Amino acid sequence: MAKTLSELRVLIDSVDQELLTALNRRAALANEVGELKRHDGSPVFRPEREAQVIHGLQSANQGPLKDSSLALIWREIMSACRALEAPQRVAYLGPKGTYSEEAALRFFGSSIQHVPCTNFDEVFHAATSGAAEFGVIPVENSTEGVVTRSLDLLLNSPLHIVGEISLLVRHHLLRTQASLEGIEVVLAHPQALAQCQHWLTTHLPHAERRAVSSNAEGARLAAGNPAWAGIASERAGAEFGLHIAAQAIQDEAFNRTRFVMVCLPAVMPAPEASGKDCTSLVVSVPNRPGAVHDMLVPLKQHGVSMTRFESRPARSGQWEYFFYIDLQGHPSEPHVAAALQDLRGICAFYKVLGTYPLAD
Ligand SMILES: C=C(O[C@@H]1C=C(C(=O)O)C=C[C@H]1O)C(=O)O
Repeated sequence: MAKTLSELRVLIDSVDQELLTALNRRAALANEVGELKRHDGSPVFRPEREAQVIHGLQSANQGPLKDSSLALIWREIMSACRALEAPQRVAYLGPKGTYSEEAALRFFGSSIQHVPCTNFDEVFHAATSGAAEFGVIPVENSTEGVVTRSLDLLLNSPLHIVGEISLLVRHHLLRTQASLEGIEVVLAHPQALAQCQHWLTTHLPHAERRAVSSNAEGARLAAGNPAWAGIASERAGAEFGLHIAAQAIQDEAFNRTRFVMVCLPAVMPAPEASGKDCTSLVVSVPNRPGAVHDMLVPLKQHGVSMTRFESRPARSGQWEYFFYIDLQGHPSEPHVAAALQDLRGICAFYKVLGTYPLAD
């Protein structure tokens, strides 16, 4: 005979007690790991180990919980366990409610110390000076392409990339009332204005588009003026008590932004191989015919696949470029190491930006 609601709730309560005991056993073990790490000075955060934990559970998962739910649940469990060792201080483009903050929470879990910054330069500065241990910066968007300032900052920074995450970015038009009437100014980060330009031209052709330091900052300002609207996330709207005047106004439905996590190598060395890794480099070659082709030959020869290739002006005035390359694999794999060695030999400039587990 089927169980009654109260019988089912009694069973759920007893499973929760088992979970509580198991979670606290796990937390106590993580605490012991923390003791060991403090002793030998090794880093608290090991993203490759966390990736392995999640992949291991997903391959053992028989349902009904979805693999994506497991990843979210264990991200939080590991974040809370890590916070017992030492909570990570994470810098990102603030204020509260930005997509950068969401990327930080998705990557590190919510047991972190927030270090909100006013621009990307400040994020780099915070992570370099020690005000934060990690920085989170957007590097590319599926509608607008590269975030140029982030790439330029990575070039000369002592920080290296230790992780990545990709977020589905849905922009909403937020204001003090739920209608489009009487909007004179739309405030947002230039990237968001660009990602919504078709919608803005169609629906608010006469509104001024005003660039501000972040989308959440635009939402904050819109809360103080009924003729202003911001373009930001639902979370930013909730943060500043705004209504959604128009939902999902980004021109591409599947608008995604990829964020990377950066830190000083002294805070955390390059993650070890997780089995699904990415290595990011920036290189330049002499400005002569065939140079770019030659640069790609070692990758082909050693069977390394390239997942990203971007160029940025070298600012020499000579039409020279830096190339930002993402490769699949980890330098501890012999074919990747061989390709990198050959590549290094033919490049005028060569810098590994980081090697890290691929986002799911
Ligand atoms: C417990 C550890 O430290 C951190 C927490 C982890 C966890 O809770 O599973 C995993 C890796 C580290 O980021 C560890 O290194 O094993």
